[in-house]
Amino acid sequence: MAANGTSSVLKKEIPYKFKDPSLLDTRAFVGGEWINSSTGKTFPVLDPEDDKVAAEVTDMSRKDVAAAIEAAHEAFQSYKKIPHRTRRFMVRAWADAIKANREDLAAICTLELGKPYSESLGTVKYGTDYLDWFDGLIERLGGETIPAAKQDNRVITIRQPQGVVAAITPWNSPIAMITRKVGAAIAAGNTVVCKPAPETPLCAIALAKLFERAGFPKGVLNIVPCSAENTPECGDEMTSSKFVKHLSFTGSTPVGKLLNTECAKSLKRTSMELGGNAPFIVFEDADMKKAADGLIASKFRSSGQTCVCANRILVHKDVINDFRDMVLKRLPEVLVSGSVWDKKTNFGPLYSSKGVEKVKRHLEDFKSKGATIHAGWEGGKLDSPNMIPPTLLVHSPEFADRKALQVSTEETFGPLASLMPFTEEAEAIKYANEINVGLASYFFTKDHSRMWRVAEALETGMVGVQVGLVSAVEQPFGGIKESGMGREGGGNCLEEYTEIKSITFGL
Ligand SMILES: NC(=O)c1ccc[n+]([C@@H]2O[C@H](COP(=O)([O-])OP(=O)(O)OC[C@H]3O[C@@H](n4cnc5c(N)ncnc54)[C@H](O)[C@@H]3O)[C@@H](O)[C@H]2O)c1
Ligand SMILES: O=C[C@H](O)CS(=O)(=O)O
Repeated sequence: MAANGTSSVLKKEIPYKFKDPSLLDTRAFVGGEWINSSTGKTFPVLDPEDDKVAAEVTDMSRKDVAAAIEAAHEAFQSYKKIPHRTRRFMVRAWADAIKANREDLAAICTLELGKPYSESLGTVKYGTDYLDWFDGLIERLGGETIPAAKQDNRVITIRQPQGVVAAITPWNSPIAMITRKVGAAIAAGNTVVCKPAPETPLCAIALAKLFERAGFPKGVLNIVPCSAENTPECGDEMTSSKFVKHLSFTGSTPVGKLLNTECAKSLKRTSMELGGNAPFIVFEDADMKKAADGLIASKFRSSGQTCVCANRILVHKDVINDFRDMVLKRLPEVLVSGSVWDKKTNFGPLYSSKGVEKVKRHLEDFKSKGATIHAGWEGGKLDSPNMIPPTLLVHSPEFADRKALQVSTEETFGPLASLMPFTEEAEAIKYANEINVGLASYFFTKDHSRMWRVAEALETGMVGVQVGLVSAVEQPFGGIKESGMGREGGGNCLEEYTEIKSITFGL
């Protein structure tokens, strides 16, 4: 490691000086040891700002993943016996270590995800909020006493950890998605093997470095980065291993379905946080500024790359032009583009050219069906590889063929908002619900009866009424329909990673 705040791991210059360059590592963490893949292979991690190679990370094979699962299984035998309070102090120590290194972690997130540095600091905070939340829950993870029907029986329940949890995480939130699921599983007394997304393994590795300093026994957390090519094999090892008792996955619906099917063969528990396609409805009585700010927060956060981003945007036809004008006014007031390392920047590039291709396809689809561009990208050459500006399109107040649009069945996952008109409340709800996914939804109205009516009618796991952000550690996060099963965060989130055991005493 160089002493000047740079790291020998980095393959390119970045305008950030690490306080602790050892957090940037490219090795796997297995059984408490830092190791390279048994094949010696590596895979590149790109900087989305210029598509240059930022680091070469060890590419774990199926055999390596099997060894990590065994290490986690062995560690579980003693970790499960550690008292709740001791576990709690270790989770606390991990959270404190992350907080103490928040700037370096944010820099790693910016490097591999292209998220502006100021936003990455926010994501580190959001990630540690989960650990703070679990810290408060661990010691309450008890059972109950149950009045028995038989006079001489007494019945209680206890909650026990499940064993090895396999965690598979996506690129779009490389810190919080790890603390949210790995943190919950470990807080509940399980051991974990985590496979981060190939695009963003460096955050996971840095989190493991800090985990190591928190005093957990060896093997409680294992990180197995692997390339996209190796991913199906490594995933198969996780779903077929007899030691893995629970697979916790965040990612796309097709991959979630595949993993769930494989887990069903040995009846493993699964937690599935999958894709969404959030409806965002602006009623005719809405406060235009509040609704415009809600849209900008929901649609353009992380450059449109979150599973809860607004995607199908419906605006009452009588106010569609007013709403468009308010969004056009607020966009430059709220979003600042520029170098992702500039502290003023809060809007950055997409994670890769794959994301750009999808946004372009949706843009062309909107245009071909009559939408007009009012701000942003027209589909031509971009100034830098993955930097699509915030883009706003509007359909005419007469537009009626919503179902033909690609956005009606597929997440855009990028900074592209197209406003579609509607006339009746029932029509908006019908369109919002006629889809196979149901993660988040949003609407804006000042009418209190409508707030209850529409919130109850929308078929999603989370609803934002007069707000564009619904993610917070204290509330259950998750979807219905093909957006998944299970909830992360909220008051009962640790229970997902435990088994209930009933114990009957005869007197
Ligand atoms: N509901 C949520 O909480 C949530 C959060 C973030 C992202 N997402 C969804 O994730 C998607 C974006 O992420 P993505 O494109 O990386 O999704 P993805 O499903 O392709 O990848 C997610 C993870 O699964 C791994 N993976 C892919 N194929 C696999 C296989 N055959 N076996 C095992 N692992 C496999 C990837 O390497 C990655 O680690 C979006 O659809 C988004 O909505 C959902
Ligand atoms: O992409 C999905 C993330 O879970 C969204 S959030 O950052 O938790 O809101």
